[in-house]
Amino acid sequence: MDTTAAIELRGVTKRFATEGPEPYTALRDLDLEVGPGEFCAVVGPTGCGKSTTLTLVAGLETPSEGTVRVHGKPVSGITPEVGFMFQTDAILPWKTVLDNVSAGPRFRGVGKREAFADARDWIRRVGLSGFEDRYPHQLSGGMRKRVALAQNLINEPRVILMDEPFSALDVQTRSKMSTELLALWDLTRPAVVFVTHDLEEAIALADTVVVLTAGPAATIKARFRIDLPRPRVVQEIRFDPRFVDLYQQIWEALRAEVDLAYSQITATPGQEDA
Ligand SMILES: Nc1ncnc2c1ncn2[C@@H]1O[C@H](COP(=O)(O)OP(=O)(O)OP(=O)(O)O)[C@@H](O)[C@H]1O
Repeated sequence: MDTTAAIELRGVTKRFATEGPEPYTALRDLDLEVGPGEFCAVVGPTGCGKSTTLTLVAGLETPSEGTVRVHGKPVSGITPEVGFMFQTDAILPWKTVLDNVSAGPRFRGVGKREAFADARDWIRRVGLSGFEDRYPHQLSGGMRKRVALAQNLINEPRVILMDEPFSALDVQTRSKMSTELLALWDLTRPAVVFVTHDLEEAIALADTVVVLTAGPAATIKARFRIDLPRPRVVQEIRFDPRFVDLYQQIWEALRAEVDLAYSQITATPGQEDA
């Protein structure tokens, strides 16, 4: 059995240049390991470095110190084995659903007929059969998210990075999409890193919830194993007594960081020592 971590960050520090003389240290000495097929949710106060962590795994940024590996290989630039889903849709407005979903295989040189057949399969799996010829502006927000999911999953990535992918959706559509995401994830079981502000969403989806400390120089505060049974229905799992128990434990760890981040944002200059 392959025991290599799907994602591994070791001693990662990320500094950004600023307009002043000192760089800004967003992350410091961060260690994170996500196993093959593991669904890991990352929570933390606003601005702590959740998205930065994803951009390092994606190869969009490089660490200032430390190493980032995907399946044992150091990350250097964007690789096709890593899929992304961010807050804003990455689907192309001038292409139909079928063209959007088949874009990945077409780009990799798969013939049109085969790519379209594969795309139709994924369009069916995400519940959009009959919408193949629609353009993105003719779809609802939830339907566009389904297109984005199919567009990712058709490439069978071994790692998917998600940065609040459903945050623009209304509450009902959001939890419905989350349940659908879990069913789709189960088909190919990629390793997932899912960044969210919403602790309920994190617990409902994940195998592991990682709590980051408040920035600057954020790092991992705690890691929790979510031992809720699968398959899960996101709309209902929050009523499970074990869910409530986990929520209380994790919130305990998160609350101190949220309070700290909030006090930093609201601190009046000059009153720090008062
Ligand atoms: N390219 C950059 N240049 C300079 N500073 C940056 C850059 N990217 C991020 N930062 C800073 O690093 C810190 C972490 O940002 P990041 O977006 O990773 O936080 P986050 O936890 O995802 O935030 P949120 O919860 O608000 O989405 C912030 O203070 C941000 O201003």
